[in-house]
Amino acid sequence: MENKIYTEGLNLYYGKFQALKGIKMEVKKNKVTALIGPSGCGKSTFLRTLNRMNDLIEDARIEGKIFLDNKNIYDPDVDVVDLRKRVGMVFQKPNPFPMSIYDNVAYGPRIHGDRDKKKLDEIVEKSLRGAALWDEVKDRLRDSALGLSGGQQQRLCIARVLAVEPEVVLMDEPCSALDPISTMKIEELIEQLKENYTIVIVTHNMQQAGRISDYTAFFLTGEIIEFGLTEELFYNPKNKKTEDYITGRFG
Ligand SMILES: Nc1ncnc2c1ncn2[C@@H]1O[C@H](COP(=O)(O)OP(=O)(O)OP(=O)(O)O)[C@@H](O)[C@H]1O
Repeated sequence: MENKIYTEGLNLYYGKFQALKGIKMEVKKNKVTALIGPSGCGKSTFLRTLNRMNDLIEDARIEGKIFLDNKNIYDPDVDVVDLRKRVGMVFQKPNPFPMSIYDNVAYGPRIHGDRDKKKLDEIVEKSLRGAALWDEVKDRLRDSALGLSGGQQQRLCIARVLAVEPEVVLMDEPCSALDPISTMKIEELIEQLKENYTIVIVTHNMQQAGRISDYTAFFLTGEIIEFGLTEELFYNPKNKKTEDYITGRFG
């Protein structure tokens, strides 16, 4: 199985505080990898290193390497805008722009230079279909995105990411603000998306990790305690701390 991403000796500091310690991790192509662990263990921090979102945090400093298709994304010659196009991100709370549904999806392609109306129409439809939202919004593309339900807004945010044709989609607790039905729709969508994309998802919900992921990494105080096939990690954990966490003894 091909590695899409792997990391070597990754450390991250916020000022003097070390939030990630020697992370060694593989992300397999066209699979879903879940990051689990108690609050504050570094899941989101690690996720953000994968498209250099931590660059935006003033006192964050990183050591080590992250390879995307065998190229270190922290090399000085890497174009961060291009990297974030290849590695898209969906956040915890749906954050559509205060503009129409259509313009939300067309936003990324327009920024990257697509101006042709017909081409944009095609991208918008394809992305909304890809995010399983097209049928619900096709008759109101010009309406404000803010009028959609929370679950629809989150699928719109996924469509917005898909519109720039990423290779990897990072998701930081994408269902935590959603009701169970909207959550189920996003989970089904993730299942479909992995045919074309590599997905890394932070989740607080271990049942969710069990349902949707192929691989799981268990984080504790900035370190990866265990990484492996989700089934093995859940049913046959090798580390006592993993077992304690998944059986609910702490966290
Ligand atoms: N910008 C920052 N400056 C300083 N410390 C930070 C910053 N962001 C996160 N931290 C700290 O780094 C540690 C890891 O945080 P992170 O958000 O990655 O954890 P997490 O596992 O995603 O937690 P949660 O599930 O609660 O979101 C925490 O102790 C957090 O307080």
